[in-house]
Amino acid sequence: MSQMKHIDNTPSTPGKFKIEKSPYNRLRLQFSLAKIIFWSLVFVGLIFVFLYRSPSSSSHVSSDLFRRSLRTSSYGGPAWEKKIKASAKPRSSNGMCVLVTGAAGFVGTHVSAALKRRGNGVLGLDNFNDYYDPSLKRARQELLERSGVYIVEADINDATLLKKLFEIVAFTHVMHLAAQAGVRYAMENPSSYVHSNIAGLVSMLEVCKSVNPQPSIVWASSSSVYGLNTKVPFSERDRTDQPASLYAATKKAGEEIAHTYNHIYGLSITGLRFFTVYGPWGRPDMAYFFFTRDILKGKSVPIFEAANHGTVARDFTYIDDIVKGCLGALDTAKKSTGSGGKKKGPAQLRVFNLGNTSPVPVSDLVSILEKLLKVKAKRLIMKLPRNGDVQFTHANISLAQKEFGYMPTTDLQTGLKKFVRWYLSYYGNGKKSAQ
Ligand SMILES: O=C(O)[C@H]1O[C@H](OP(=O)(O)OP(=O)(O)OC[C@H]2O[C@@H](n3ccc(=O)[nH]c3=O)[C@H](O)[C@@H]2O)[C@H](O)[C@@H](O)[C@H]1O
Repeated sequence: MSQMKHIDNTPSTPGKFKIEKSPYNRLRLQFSLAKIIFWSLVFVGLIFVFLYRSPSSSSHVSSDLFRRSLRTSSYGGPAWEKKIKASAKPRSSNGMCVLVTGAAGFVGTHVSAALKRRGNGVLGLDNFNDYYDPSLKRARQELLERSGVYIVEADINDATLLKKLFEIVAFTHVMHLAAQAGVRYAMENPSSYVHSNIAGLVSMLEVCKSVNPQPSIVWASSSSVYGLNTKVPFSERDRTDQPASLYAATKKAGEEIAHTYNHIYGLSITGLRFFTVYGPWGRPDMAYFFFTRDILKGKSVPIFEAANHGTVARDFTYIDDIVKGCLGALDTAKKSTGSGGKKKGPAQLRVFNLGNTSPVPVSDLVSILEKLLKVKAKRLIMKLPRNGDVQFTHANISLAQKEFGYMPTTDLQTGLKKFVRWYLSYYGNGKKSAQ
């Protein structure tokens, strides 16, 4: 009988209920309705939660990111702000106050230390990525900390954090050195170049254009923008529309982006085309660095050669000369002319080669290292791979010389001697070795 009742209560047509007017059935109907309302509310609630956290709601995302970033142990809070202010305070009241991005990088460390030494306020910014051994970046950070430079650990794409830094300190200058470096790695990880060299640059310029007062910007472009140019020495007026690698293409794009921000917002921007910078505390992904490691380990050293035994050469430039060039560019940078995102008048837009004006074949670089290390290299002559490398670079530096007296003074032999001395003291005589 009860079974029969059950069958009777099921709807004969889907979507239709046989409604009987007993109090028990009314109670059951009310109970079902309450359940439907309850679950509908839960469902709507879940949709709200999802929408609130969805990336399409950008303002929520950025404020959420900011809250999250400030919650990390490395930044946020009054003690953190105090460290920033102390690091960024110039020794004299009219001194420069510089935000150095990529401060734990090779050039960034040297430039930050030099600025601090002469009394400028300096704050570093670095994301400490693992493109190469991050412990070397940490060691550079310790070095800077000892000289009073604090490095905020964050990515240049974190616009909320950048804005916060400008709220805490009115930087007069930005030395923008954070970038994805390396010519050959661009084939392995192309998106990292777009992330740092294009999106990161735009993120930084967006903040710089909207703060008041706007800072003057000096940033690292690259000799690689000359690409397949064959006219030597490379002059700033030469064509730069034939990049040979994605790295070069992103640096060239950076120069065009700089033009746009200068044109629309009145930002004062100076691009520096660095030519194969080397020296103590250098980058382990660069040839002079890993050649040293491999010669010491007895591993073979691949030396690239162009077609028909053509020489591959670089205008290797010592770090101290590059630092002088960076400081010269900062010292001669004029003020930006805009405010609050609006241009008030034309602003300075410059680009300079910072090279050594004396290209050296890669095989000669190996010979110098052999002598300094007192170890014979196992040379492996290889065809220049088609992975972005160009056959030679050679800087014409007359523009930088005229504008701020740039004059490199260190030849490759002298510079490598200093590098090898540092390498051996840092890694020990082959006991600890570079990765
Ligand atoms: O001026 C720049 O704008 C760039 O300089 C640097 O690039 P490059 O000049 O290519 O330096 P680097 O890799 O040290 O190769 C040096 C030489 O060794 C040759 N080379 C290289 C590797 C190898 O296995 N064998 C070899 O012969 C190679 O063919 C080359 O001739 C920076 O890395 C880059 O980030 C950017 O800043």
